[in-house]
Amino acid sequence: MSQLKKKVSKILKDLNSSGTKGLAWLVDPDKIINPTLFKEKFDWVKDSYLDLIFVGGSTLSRDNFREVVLSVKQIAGEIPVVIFPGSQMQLAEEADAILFLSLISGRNPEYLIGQQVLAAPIIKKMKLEPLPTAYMLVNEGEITSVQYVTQTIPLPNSKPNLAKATALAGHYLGMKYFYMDAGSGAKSPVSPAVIKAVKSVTKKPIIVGGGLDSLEKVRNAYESGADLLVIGNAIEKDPSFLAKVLDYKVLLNLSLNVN
Ligand SMILES: CC(C)=CCC/C(C)=C/CC/C(C)=C/CC/C(C)=C/COP(=O)(O)OP(=O)(O)O
Ligand SMILES: O=P(O)(O)OC[C@@H](O)CO
Ligand SMILES: [Mg+2]
Repeated sequence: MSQLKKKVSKILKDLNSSGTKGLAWLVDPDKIINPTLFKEKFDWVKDSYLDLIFVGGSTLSRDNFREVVLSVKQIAGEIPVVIFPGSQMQLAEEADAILFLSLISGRNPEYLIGQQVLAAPIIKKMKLEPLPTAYMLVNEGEITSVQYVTQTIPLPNSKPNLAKATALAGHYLGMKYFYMDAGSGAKSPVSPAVIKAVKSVTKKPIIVGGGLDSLEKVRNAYESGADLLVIGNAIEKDPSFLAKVLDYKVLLNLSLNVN
């Protein structure tokens, strides 16, 4: 990592303590068919107010993970590149950090601790910054890729108390980041009630993603207490959405008087 680059833990801590709203763009390696075109299209990103770039997916059918991380690094400038792994196969030493996820909304030991044991020694060798993250799927009524791949039942949006108890358990286990995910491409994002319930049990940074495809949904998630939002699918569908959300985030931060 270059000296100019802030550690990702510091970026998340600063967002959380200052009340500044952050944005992460999720790049799905399965969707990068032409890396040259991708780099041309997103060359402007390095000069933007994007906070982080996540790379990962619930499946990896193209064996191009490292190649995509390298392409992303070329457009990232000083923006840190963070692995958002669907499995222990998604590792690359050129990334800056990794969300060290444990899927605490589920009861599948493979995603609670199995993948982590396999990945930990490699992460150490690669000198990636590990970010201990309580990962909670929150959705009802639709089956998303993550839900299917992990064979777990998500927390329901309609029962914030279940999300609250789950997050409290993560908090007592010492997890440092809380990521509520409705699942990629979800029709309904994580509800404000669930975000608020989780926020009531931890002061740690809160990450929210899944189905954020309009500025209204983005605003609701920020207003409910999310520190960092993650957007993937909506940018795949309409690349100009990234610039729109960034403009919105900058204005919001100005109005919150936190920058
Ligand atoms: C710590 C390490 C190495 C692994 C952790 C492994 C765990 C617990 C993973 C959590 C479960 C999981 C499969 C997460 C994947 C998250 C992700 C990047 C989802 C993006 O979803 P897409 O795969 O893009 O969905 P689409 O079908 O919409 O493309
Ligand atoms: O692709 P979208 O729906 O934006 O979701 C992003 C991420 O939170 C999914 O794991
Ligand atoms: Mg995807």
